[in-house]
Amino acid sequence: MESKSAAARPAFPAELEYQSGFGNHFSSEAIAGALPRGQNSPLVCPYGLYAEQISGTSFTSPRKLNERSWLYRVKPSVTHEPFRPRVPTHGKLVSEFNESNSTATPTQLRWKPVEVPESPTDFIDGLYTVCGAGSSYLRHGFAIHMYTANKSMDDCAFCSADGDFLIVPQEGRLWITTECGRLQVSPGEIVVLPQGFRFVVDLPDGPSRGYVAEIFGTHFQLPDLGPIGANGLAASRDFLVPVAWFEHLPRPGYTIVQKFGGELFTAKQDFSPFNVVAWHGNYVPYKYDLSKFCPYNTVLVDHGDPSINTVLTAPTDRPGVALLDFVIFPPRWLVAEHTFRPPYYHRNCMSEFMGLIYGGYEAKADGFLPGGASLHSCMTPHGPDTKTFEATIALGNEAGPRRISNTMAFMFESCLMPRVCPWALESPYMDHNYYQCWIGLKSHFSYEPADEDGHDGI
Ligand SMILES: O=C(O)Cc1cc(O)ccc1O
Ligand SMILES: [Fe+2]
Repeated sequence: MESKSAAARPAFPAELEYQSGFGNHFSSEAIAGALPRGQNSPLVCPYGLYAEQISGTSFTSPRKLNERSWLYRVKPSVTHEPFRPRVPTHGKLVSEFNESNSTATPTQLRWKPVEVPESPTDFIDGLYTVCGAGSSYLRHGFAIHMYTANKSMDDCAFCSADGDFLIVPQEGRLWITTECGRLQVSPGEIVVLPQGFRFVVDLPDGPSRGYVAEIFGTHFQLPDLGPIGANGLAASRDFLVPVAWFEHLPRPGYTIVQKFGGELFTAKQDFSPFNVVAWHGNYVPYKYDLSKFCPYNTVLVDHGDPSINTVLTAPTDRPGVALLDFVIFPPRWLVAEHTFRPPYYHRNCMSEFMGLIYGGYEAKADGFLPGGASLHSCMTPHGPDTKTFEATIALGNEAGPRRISNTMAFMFESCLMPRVCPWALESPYMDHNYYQCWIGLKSHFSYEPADEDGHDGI
């Protein structure tokens, strides 16, 4: 809690306190007794606070899917001047993908890491959409954004009315203030900021880069574990949720920047939106440390499908078909016998966007770099590059158990076909020679045909 009249946000402490769990009904109060007992909307709330609900699902969603929280705040979030289109307009955020703003392409795409700009750029200005599908208006779809930034957000808070932000920082820590409290997120961790929550991103390390998956119309869940059993992959208790924290400061000229249908709107208010003294509910921001993931894998032969490494899944109405899966490729042992251990060559009815947080990726000897990205869309063939294939075959059956270390790649995988934004296609960071990484794959076919034309039989 902070009650001095300084205008700047107080620095984060070295270690923040969190609550743990996934999908719990949490509660937290920064002042003892601030949370109303026995009811959500008392006539007069403790300490004269206002009660405000934030609904992440329709009121009538089935109980097991229903997400909402109650916030008890100094002033309600409605206390602001009208929303106006942001000036200057942002221009590089898309939330409805169509012929006018994006391109469909089956080509394998890869981008080199984008450099962090020198000019002052905060998280909002540094955010740009790479690709996506569907529509935030129709509440079905996703957008994949990336960001490069070098300065903390000043006197403004951001919020997306379009969807949940799953942020994957790749370089630079993010200190995030939300209405539920504060989170410190380092590369190697992820954070989810659900639709509608206001937040500020501070950059304690300066230069910062990362990836964002925004999902429209649904929320992330933990995947079912099926025959794996009751434990494994991402454990509920490793998800961390903030504790209530508020500031009660005069903030003349404070701006709320709201992403709404892909466009940015601003509204002025004279107080901090981080004025929630107590809250309870199951609609909350949370973070997760990817090094806590408990990977499962083949222990005898063959290469398991990457779904075995699903951290979070955003479902569609069709069982087993994800609007967006967040899958990781963490350090682990490879032990399969007489098996081609890297990812297999394949074509997928789902579309795969990949990023690399640190180290190398097992399917690509070169060219796929930390902070870079690739997109293999629906039914686009892809797989290990020539160097990886040749090195794997050269190693032969005697490879023995091998630990792949210093690696953290991830995939956003969707059943929808992404369209790619023009600035991503025209980017100087686009790797136009990507296809070359497979061109050298030679035929190793060693069959002796029956006739000279290479035909067998009739
Ligand atoms: O394409 C990729 O590199 C991702 C991926 C990894 C894997 O181990 C199996 C299938 C797959 O799509
Ligand atoms: Fe793949």
